[in-house]
Amino acid sequence: MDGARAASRLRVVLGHLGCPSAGAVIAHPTSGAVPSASFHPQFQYTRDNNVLSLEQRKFYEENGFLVIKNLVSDADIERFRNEFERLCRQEVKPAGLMLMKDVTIAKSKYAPSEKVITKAQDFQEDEELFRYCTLPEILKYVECFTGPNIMAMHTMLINKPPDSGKKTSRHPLHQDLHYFPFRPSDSIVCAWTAMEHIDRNNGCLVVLPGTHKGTLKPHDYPKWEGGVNIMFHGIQDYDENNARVHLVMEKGDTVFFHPLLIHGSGQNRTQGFRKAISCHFASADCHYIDVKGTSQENIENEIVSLAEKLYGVKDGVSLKDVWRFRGRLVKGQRVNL
Ligand SMILES: CCCCCCCCCCCCCCCCC(=O)SCCNC(=O)CCNC(=O)[C@H](O)C(C)(C)COP(=O)(O)OP(=O)(O)OC[C@H]1O[C@@H](n2cnc3c(N)ncnc32)[C@H](O)[C@@H]1OP(=O)(O)O
Ligand SMILES: Nc1ncnc2c1ncn2[C@@H]1O[C@H](COP(=O)(O)OP(=O)(O)OP(=O)(O)O)[C@@H](O)[C@H]1O
Ligand SMILES: O=C(O)CCC(=O)C(=O)O
Ligand SMILES: [Fe+2]
Ligand SMILES: [Mg+2]
Repeated sequence: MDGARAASRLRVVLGHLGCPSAGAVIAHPTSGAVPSASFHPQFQYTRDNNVLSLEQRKFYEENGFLVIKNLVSDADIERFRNEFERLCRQEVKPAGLMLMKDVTIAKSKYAPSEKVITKAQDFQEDEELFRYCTLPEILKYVECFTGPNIMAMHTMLINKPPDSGKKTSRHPLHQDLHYFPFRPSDSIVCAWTAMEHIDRNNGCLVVLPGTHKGTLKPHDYPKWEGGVNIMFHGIQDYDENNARVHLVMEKGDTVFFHPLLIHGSGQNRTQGFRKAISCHFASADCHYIDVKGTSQENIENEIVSLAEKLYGVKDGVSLKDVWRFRGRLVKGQRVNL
């Protein structure tokens, strides 16, 4: 192929990819149309800024997740751990906070403590824990996926308990987007930070690389003999042949992942409570969608009836209202969400 034909061929390919820099190729036909070092095929899942290396960007584009080692300091993690213990002992009761127990002990009457609570959810009104969602080192990376207007939409401190033998400490394989009535999905990212060494023994995250390129799958409760925790929906039919990667992480390591990435976590075979802190961020430019008539309708119904039960909210409340109420701006402008 001569230079002119090669350039024309590349234009066609780039045109198909919707790449705006295709024009640059036309402008420099004599350059032989060889992509320069700074030229990248259009990236879909990451934004142009100088935070991620080209290698890191390519990794996220291909795999749907990216681990940044040693991102959160030991001192901060110590503070999150202390505050979590205070919340479990109910020394403080921030508005909206939900404390979850494992299904195997949900109906028992243990005094709340960090050995009973498996998850503290919605800590947006707890100043000490919410610091996690405002850490500059976290937001610096989040911005690579969401752009500059950033909302913290969902917060959790997960305290995976030693498994009772019923395997209820597992989290079934799922896509977080199932829970979210906002789009586009490419402007949403989860940050998940290990608060200690986490591996297959204490139930690390398991991810199916590349599945962020697929669509949202229907979710429902898995049919597990030993029971399943409330709202732990899973994907019924995923590709059994897809590679599974166990993310072994050290204290402070943080994984950023796409809301369509299929992931879960295994059982905790140790006697310790495995801790991680996480936040789902979204671009404030995202918009809400109506999930009625979609596969997300089942979780909407569950969440809305819980909201009615817990907060006495009535008729006409939708999933969107629940999320609008819980979301917090952490950077830039609150545009839509
Ligand atoms: C405004 C409401 C908003 C709700 C938002 C929930 C949003 C979830 C979005 C998550 C998106 C993030 C990404 C994916 C993450 C996937 C998840 O992890 S979702 C799972 C987490 N879900 C929750 O934490 C749901 C919220 N939890 C709670 O509200 C409470 O933990 C609770 C379930 C209401 C229990 O609160 P408690 O004060 O202990 O209430 P009780 O009166 O003791 O129990 C009420 C009732 O619920 C049963 N139960 C309690 N725990 C469990 C459990 N782990 N599994 C199954 N069932 C449980 C308990 O037995 C009681 O049942 P009864 O029949 O009414 O007696
Ligand atoms: N038979 C299964 N059916 C559906 N999901 C499963 C099954 N086994 C494991 N999973 C899910 O796959 C993910 C990873 O599980 P993984 O196999 O790592 O953990 P595990 O089975 O608890 O322990 P192990 O390390 O011994 O395999 C979890 O989300 C878990 O819930
Ligand atoms: O087990 C964990 O820490 C992660 C669970 C998870 O994926 C979730 O809560 O959405
Ligand atoms: Fe998840
Ligand atoms: Mg297994």
